[in-house]
Amino acid sequence: MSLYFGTIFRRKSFWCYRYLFELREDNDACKKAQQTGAFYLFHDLAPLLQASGRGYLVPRLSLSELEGLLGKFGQGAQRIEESVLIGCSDQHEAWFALDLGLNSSSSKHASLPKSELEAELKASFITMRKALLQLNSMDSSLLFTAQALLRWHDSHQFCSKSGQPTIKNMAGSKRVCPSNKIIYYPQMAPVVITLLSDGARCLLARQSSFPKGLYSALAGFCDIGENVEEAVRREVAEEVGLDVERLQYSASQHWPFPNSSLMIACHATVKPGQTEIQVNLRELEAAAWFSRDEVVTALRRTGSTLQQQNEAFPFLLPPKLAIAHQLIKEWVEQTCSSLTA
Ligand SMILES: NC(=O)C1=CN([C@@H]2O[C@H](COP(=O)(O)OP(=O)(O)OC[C@H]3O[C@@H](n4cnc5c(N)ncnc54)[C@H](OP(=O)(O)O)[C@@H]3O)[C@@H](O)[C@H]2O)C=CC1
Ligand SMILES: [Mg+2]
Repeated sequence: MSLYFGTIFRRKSFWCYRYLFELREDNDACKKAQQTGAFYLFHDLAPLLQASGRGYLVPRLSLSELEGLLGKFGQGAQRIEESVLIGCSDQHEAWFALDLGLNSSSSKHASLPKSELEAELKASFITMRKALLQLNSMDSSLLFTAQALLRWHDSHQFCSKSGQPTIKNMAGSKRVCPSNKIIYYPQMAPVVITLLSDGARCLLARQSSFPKGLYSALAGFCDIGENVEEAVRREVAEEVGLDVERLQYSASQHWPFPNSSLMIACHATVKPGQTEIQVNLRELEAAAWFSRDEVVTALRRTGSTLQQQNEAFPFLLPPKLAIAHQLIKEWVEQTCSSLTA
């Protein structure tokens, strides 16, 4: 078993994209790639991680190590066919993810005992929410992708038209209904996330489900038929009763919670003189304008490890891996440069 120190995910090269395309299209090539590939393990959608100092390392198994592990638990190599392709290195080492703990009604394979697996692998299956505060951005991108794909396969085992079991291709990039040939592809829900500013302050909000004291940018699922601009205007109006004036796209992020979302992050401004917030209490617990100084203080306290809220620091910001954090940081930098310009 080998461990990676945060270098597994970076911008892919042209060759890497082409190689992944081939593996998705060609079941035989994908099966062959497993022989020299690396496998990331999950148990009921929780990734296998190994504690190291204050963080985590991500263990990977070779095909022979995985076969040996499955053998110890009385399972054959057939189980490996449930794995999904999640990426590759520039040297064409293909990376796969396999969940040994899912217990689907249609699965041919039983869930393996978590604690016994952990003892055998000398590592732990940690929930993604917990791991989020510890992982670096490279590892988290790969594990987010893996978890999203594994979850999608687990919940799309049957054709919604014929009711028949669907069949996964080797890479796991689609499932097909054998009776009517309908092809199902993994899906993401588009979500807009907006940092609203009145020039001097930014608007942050919290839901009752957030950790105590945590405030974030306004977010919401796009309605069917909407474009990004319409979704931003609607969400801002629905949640805080304000009109968006200017809108600027910033960046995007794949986010695994609650299922699989494509977060589309924007900066927006309100119309001058129209800053009175009307919180929609069916959606939010609270929303308020925060000054640059308040945000800068809160940003300084946002580490990659768990934050503690206390009286001196009345509010907390999302962790560094969340795109909300990047939006807030960008706003601070922009207001700083406009102050010094
Ligand atoms: N990465 C980041 O930085 C951040 C990510 N987020 C993510 O953004 C997502 C959206 O934010 P949120 O404010 O909750 O969204 P919304 O404001 O859209 O409110 C959520 C509600 O929308 C309804 N809804 C509509 N479409 C969907 C769908 N496709 N999936 C689930 N619910 C849907 C549900 O209502 P009902 O149950 O009544 O049907 C749900 O409770 C969250 O899941 C959160 O994880 C949020 C902030 C920061
Ligand atoms: Mg919302």
